[in-house]
Amino acid sequence: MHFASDNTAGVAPQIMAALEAANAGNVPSYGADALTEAVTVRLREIFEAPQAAVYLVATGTVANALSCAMLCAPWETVFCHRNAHIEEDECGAPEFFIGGGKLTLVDGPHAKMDPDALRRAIAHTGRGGIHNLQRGMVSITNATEAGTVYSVAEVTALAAVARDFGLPVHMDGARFANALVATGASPAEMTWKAGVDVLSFGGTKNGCMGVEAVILFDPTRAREFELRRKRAGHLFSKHRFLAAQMLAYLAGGLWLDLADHANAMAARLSEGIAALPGASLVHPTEANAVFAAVPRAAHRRAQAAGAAYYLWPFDQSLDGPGEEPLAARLVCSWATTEEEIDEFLSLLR
Ligand SMILES: Cc1ncc(COP(=O)(O)O)c(C=O)c1O
Ligand SMILES: C[C@@H](O)[C@H](N)C(=O)O
Repeated sequence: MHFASDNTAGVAPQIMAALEAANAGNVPSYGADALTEAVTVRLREIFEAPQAAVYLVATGTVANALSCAMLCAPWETVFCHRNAHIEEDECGAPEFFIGGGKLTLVDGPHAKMDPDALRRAIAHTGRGGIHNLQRGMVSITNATEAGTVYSVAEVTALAAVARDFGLPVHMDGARFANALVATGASPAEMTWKAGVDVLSFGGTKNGCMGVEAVILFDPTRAREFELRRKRAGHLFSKHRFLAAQMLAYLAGGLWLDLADHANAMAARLSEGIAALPGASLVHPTEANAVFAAVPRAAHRRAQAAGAAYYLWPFDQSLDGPGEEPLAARLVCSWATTEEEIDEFLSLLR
């Protein structure tokens, strides 16, 4: 029973097979290979964005950090939710790659920015002229760090606020596929048609070994991104192995099928937990993660049986005083099975 993170899941067999198939002979390095070109063609088709520039990197953090570095000057700030991954879990990488920029935290329920709160935060920034940090960009996570999902209308509303101030919009889409299948939107509707300028398109959490695509819907600054990626040490020499993963991931809608399965497992788990006496959902389950408060005795049974997951926030402990229910984050992946879910639920009951 593995619910600690979708990062703990293995590689989907189709992706592993693609890596093996790509491991033949010598091919041009550093992205000059045919597979890499094919990825760009395929992502342009999927996103209905024939001019988009596409760059592969190996981690979601660097996809986010380089995107922020390109859209935000060192004297500017990134507006994001206070629980955004770029704020809480990237060790200052965005600020580092920006060259000293800051993040301005915006509130909203269930890790989703509230448009009015965003507007207030942007309006408040930079009023003191030369003495103040300047307005830089907006970053939205979809699916969010709370397992919730922004609808197309919600993304559009946030992007409209950004546009009112002339700010570009980035989407942390480490779990973009999960958000897409949850909403039924098209890739284009969820991104550039809603006002998103740059997308970190995730593959790693959803079955790939390690690949993310940064998609610049306006290719004007593509060369700058190429230089930033190289200078950050993230231009893979054997780039074909990033491309092979991404191409297999996109083939025949595999990316959507893997996300749909993970979301379905989370829905099964969430419904089971919500029916437990003394248990309750902390956030709505809209993608592949369940955030729920569970009685401590149930946690003890599950953990004694070897279930792997984190209490949430991470720094809680079952050893502390009191007997009130404790919250946990339970993440499902492409590899989660119904049997795993049902075994876990039987332990909680
Ligand atoms: C929402 C979100 N964005 C970005 C990342 C960063 O990805 P990585 O751990 O590959 O750097 C993660 C990690 O799981 C994440 O949950
Ligand atoms: C760091 C941790 O949050 C990781 N990004 C995960 O979702 O598991």
